[in-house]
Amino acid sequence: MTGSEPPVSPVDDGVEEALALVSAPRPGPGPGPGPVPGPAPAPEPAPGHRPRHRAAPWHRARDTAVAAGKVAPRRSHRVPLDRALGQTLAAPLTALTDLPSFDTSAMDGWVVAGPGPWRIRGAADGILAGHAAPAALEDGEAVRIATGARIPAEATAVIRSEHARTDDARGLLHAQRDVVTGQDIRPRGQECRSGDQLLPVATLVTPAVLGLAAAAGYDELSTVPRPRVEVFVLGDELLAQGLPHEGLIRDALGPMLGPWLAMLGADVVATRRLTDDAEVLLAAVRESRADVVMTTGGTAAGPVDHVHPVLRALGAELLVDGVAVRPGHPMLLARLADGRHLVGLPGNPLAAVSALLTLAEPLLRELAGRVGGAASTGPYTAVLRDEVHGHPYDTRLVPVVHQGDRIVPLHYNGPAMLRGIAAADGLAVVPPGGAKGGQEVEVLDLPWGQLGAGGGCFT
Ligand SMILES: Nc1nc2c(c(=O)[nH]1)N[C@H]1C(S)=C(S)[C@@H](COP(=O)(O)OP(=O)(O)OC[C@H]3O[C@@H](n4cnc5c(N)ncnc54)[C@H](O)[C@@H]3O)O[C@H]1N2
Ligand code: MOO
Repeated sequence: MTGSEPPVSPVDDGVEEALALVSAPRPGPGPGPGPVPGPAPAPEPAPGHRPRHRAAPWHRARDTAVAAGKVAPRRSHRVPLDRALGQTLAAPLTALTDLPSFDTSAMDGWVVAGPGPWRIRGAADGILAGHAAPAALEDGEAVRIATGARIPAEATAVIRSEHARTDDARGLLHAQRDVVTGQDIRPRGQECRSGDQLLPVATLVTPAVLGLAAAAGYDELSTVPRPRVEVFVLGDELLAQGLPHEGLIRDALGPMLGPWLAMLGADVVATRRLTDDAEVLLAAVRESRADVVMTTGGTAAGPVDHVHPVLRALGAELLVDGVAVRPGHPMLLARLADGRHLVGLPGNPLAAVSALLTLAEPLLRELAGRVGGAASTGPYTAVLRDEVHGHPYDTRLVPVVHQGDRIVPLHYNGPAMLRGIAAADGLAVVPPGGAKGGQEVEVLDLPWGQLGAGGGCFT
């Protein structure tokens, strides 16, 4: 974006602004963005180009990625609570204690035994939280008590300070409301008994889970670590900084993929730009210690598209070799001989996003063990505000923004464009043949819903 362009934001009224900004096709040479519904024309196979007979339907490709993650060896480790955030539970969280672990006062006030009025016993502070068991009460006695303090034996109720009156001359306590047996006493085990299952395996460790684990007696958790991903950005035409010049363009994927992968639950060990050289790529993949190697570019059939030859040289098994989806159809997923995985993203930036969400997201979710837990979310359906034309045979993934109870398809959704997705909060899954306005379609959420609120990413 140049300094003269206003930012495109989907928040508040920014949706309309975003749509207005992107609705007018820009005149000029080359394939303009066109109106949103424009179906991507099926690319003409170049002479000598290997036809992608094996292109998998989009849903099947995702299922294959899930299956690949399921059969991969599952790692687990024990980590202190302060290192467990964003990982998933490798075992159910079982209470190590009763909660509360003793009968507790729920209020500041007086603990009493039997019917009132009561004789006031003890010091002015009474029973405080964090102290050993207090002496038992006798029938007709009252003692001052703090919230969280232990209830003495034989007590029958707690009276809040604001509901009690003291007669200091006689040393008596009077209740100003009816007193019900057991009131404002949290009995031991009210929340759970030792041994109760608090959370199932595969639950995402959130800040709330850390709090619960601590309350239930844990110092460490048994978790599935975040899968390690190493990204290799291929392309001699890529610049790391400055303005495009002399046929060189900025690398849009390097800066994008690391943070996006982190939001998908990965531990990104490195993002490295590699020259377009098969030997360099071969060595880099071989030497990587990551669970998932991700490449960008080089998936098609050009003279420097080295991903397929390198996979062959490594004896890798191609699990997905092309997907019937636009953009992104040359995406691939391979299992390396040692069981690690490689996800090949096409170089066109929106095609890379399509592959990230089609293949990498389900694979990483499985590798992270985040399956079946409460926080596991998949695609859901939403109603399109406008018609989106479809590809005749392939699924389309189209950037959308939620507006009320509708999703609005955004323009600038061509394979080489990031302008639509940067203003989006989801990707609509448009079936072959397209979808009409008012039609329900699947939606893949983009993981930055919470970013503006300062959260969202467990790194
Ligand atoms: N003969 C054929 N050619 C192409 C086909 C095809 O089926 N037959 N498919 C086209 C489609 S669709 C896509 S998508 C691309 C995929 O190409 P590659 O994965 O081999 O990627 P590259 O050729 O390296 O790059 C494509 C395009 O993207 C730009 N690029 C690459 N990396 C980046 C980056 N990090 N940041 C920004 N832009 C990047 C690159 O300069 C090219 O313009 O293949 C089509 N060709
Ligand atoms: O249609 Mo490609 O897959 O440009 O993205």
